[in-house]
Amino acid sequence: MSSRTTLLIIPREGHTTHIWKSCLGDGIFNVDGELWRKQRKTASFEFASRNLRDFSTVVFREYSLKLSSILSQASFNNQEVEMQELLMRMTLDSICKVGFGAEIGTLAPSLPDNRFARAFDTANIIVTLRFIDPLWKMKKFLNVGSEALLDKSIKIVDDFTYSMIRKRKAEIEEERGTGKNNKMKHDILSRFIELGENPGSNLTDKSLRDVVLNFVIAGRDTTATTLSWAIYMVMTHSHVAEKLYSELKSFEEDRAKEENVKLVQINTEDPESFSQRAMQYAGFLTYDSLGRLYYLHAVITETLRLYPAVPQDPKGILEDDVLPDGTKVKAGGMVTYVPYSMGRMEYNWGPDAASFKPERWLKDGFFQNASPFKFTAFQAGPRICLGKDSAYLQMKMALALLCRFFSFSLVPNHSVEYRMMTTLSMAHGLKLRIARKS
Ligand code: HEM
Repeated sequence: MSSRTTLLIIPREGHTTHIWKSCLGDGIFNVDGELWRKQRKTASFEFASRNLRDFSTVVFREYSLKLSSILSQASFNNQEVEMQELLMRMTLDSICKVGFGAEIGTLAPSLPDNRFARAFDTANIIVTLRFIDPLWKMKKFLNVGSEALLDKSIKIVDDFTYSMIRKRKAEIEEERGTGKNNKMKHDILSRFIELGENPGSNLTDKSLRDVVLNFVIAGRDTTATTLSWAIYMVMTHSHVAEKLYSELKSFEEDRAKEENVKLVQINTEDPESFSQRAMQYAGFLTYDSLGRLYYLHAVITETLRLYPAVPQDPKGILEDDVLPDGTKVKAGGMVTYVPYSMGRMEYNWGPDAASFKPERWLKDGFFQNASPFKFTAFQAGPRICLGKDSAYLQMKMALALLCRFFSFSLVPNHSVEYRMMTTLSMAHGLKLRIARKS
């Protein structure tokens, strides 16, 4: 699994929909009208469900702990880590678990290669590059070069996805046969398979594939790149790092009191006690308790203001229209809103717009949200991101654990620059040294 340049957002209409079709099929990102409305309705209902939330909380906690143990090992061995790559592995593993119920196991100290993960990355990059490759249609027709590789990669992704669909369907059938229907599975695929059994739902294996892969694509890179930028922002703003650490430490004490447990004695030179304490801390991180970490919430939101994972989001124009400022737009053309610029405009955020200041989101210590039409990292209106709460849940879980137990410094001479593909990743990754905190 090599890259972190991948995708997201689909400018719908005409040739752009066509470009993404190979990857996204008729999934929620790539369709409009009735097809979109139906998927949006079902997916919103699922995302609001307590079952999915509880299942995701367990998954996010488990993978955050895995990452923490890799970092701990690296710090004891004095090894550098490429954090963005580790975060990409963590978010891919977790979204595959939440999406398909599958363990793909890419987040491990040996950085194992995984056929599905590699093919998924390759497909995303090639599809993204179609936007700047005028010859892609010809290559596709002749099945040569990047298009031949794309074909192969999509086949690997599809084989894996269809095998998961068959497996889940067989498991659901078997449980019914044995009358053990109470063991309901909470991954998104299983829920959609069950919904597909309602008369009139018309969910074929192909539509199940599209639904699930769209979620994997939507949630993976966006969350990993935001986490990378957030860690970078925290480590380069010492007052933020201190305030955050202090919030996370007080939280630990409060939670131990609430749970009526003694905190495990920690010795940062002893891997065993360090890991025991991290596990205890992870146990304190629940959906409800994470909701109390306002400063952490502000740190993530401020990161997204300056480094929105989807930096620009183009849209096709259906009909001639006039924008509120009088600009005329023509059917068949494109308009793009640019969260990267909107997040930095003094007009929107005041004279300190360029500064990283989580405090701007707090009032009397509580987090205050801004209108999505001002803070546009998640879009606004009917197509606003469906995974926002889930993304915050995962990001808060991971950052609470990492910023409580570690401090980070940049490997000397490593340069952090953005690469603007469909998502705003770090062009050379994020190479870090890790220190443990007591
Ligand atoms: C920091 C993390 C994330 C950011 C910044 C983000 C941002 C966005 C943006 C800008 C859109 C609008 C795309 C458009 O205009 O078509 C969107 C849509 C969407 N997002 Fe997210 N997203 C994030 C995480 C997630 C996660 C974790 C999931 C699910 C697991 C998710 C699921 C979706 C879905 C399903 C849509 C399509 C909604 C529709 O077209 O009706 N997102 N996201």
